Amino acid sequence: MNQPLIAPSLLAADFANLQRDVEMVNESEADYLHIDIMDGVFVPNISFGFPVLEAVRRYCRKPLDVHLMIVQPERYLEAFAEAGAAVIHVHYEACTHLHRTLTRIRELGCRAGVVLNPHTPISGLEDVMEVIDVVLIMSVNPGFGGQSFIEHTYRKTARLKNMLATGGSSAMIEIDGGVSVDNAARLTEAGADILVAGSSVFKAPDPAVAIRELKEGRLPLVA
Ligand SMILES: O=C(CO)[C@H](O)[C@H](O)COP(=O)(O)O
Ligand SMILES: [Fe+2]
Repeated sequence: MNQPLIAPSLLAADFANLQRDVEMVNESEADYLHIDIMDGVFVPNISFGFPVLEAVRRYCRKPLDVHLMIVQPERYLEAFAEAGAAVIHVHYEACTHLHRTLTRIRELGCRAGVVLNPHTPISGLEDVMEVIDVVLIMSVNPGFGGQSFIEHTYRKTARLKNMLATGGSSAMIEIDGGVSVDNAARLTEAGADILVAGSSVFKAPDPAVAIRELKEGRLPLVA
């Protein structure tokens, strides 16, 4: 089994110590820094916007994996590319012209990610596969960190892996929400390539160790 790439989610960082937490990510075995942008319309929460993203970018040496939980994300693609996003994820549910939006993300020099809410079937991606670099499966309902992992994600991941292989797509599979050492190994086994982890990293006694354990798929100790 390949080791997954790990994307700690800034949403769970200490916002009064952002530079310290970004430095921790720099020094760790993390592969990306995941950035959650919430607009209070697409999701019932507001996170942060460009000033914070630009400040983080100044210190962060990992590629930025930007998750847009906003309506009409096509209006802001240039701005997020300019702000340093390596990957831009747009929600399937927020895009009227998904093919056009994903194509535009690639034209801007970023990797194109599409996000599926827990209720959204994978079948809607069949006709846009050729313009997708990453499919991000939400394993919680988007809008908040620290929620419980939804169990159907294992089956959904395995089905998506199969659909991508059948369609000849090399898109990666990313999982976001409630990821911890309790489910990391099983998600990787099901076909996940990238794991986003907020609370299980930043609330851990040693976040860098938590990142390593997610990567290694260490099974939780049974009490
Ligand atoms: O997109 C998100 C929420 O909408 C976050 O990336 C996700 O919730 C990560 O936080 P945690 O690991 O604490 O669940
Ligand atoms: Fe996210």
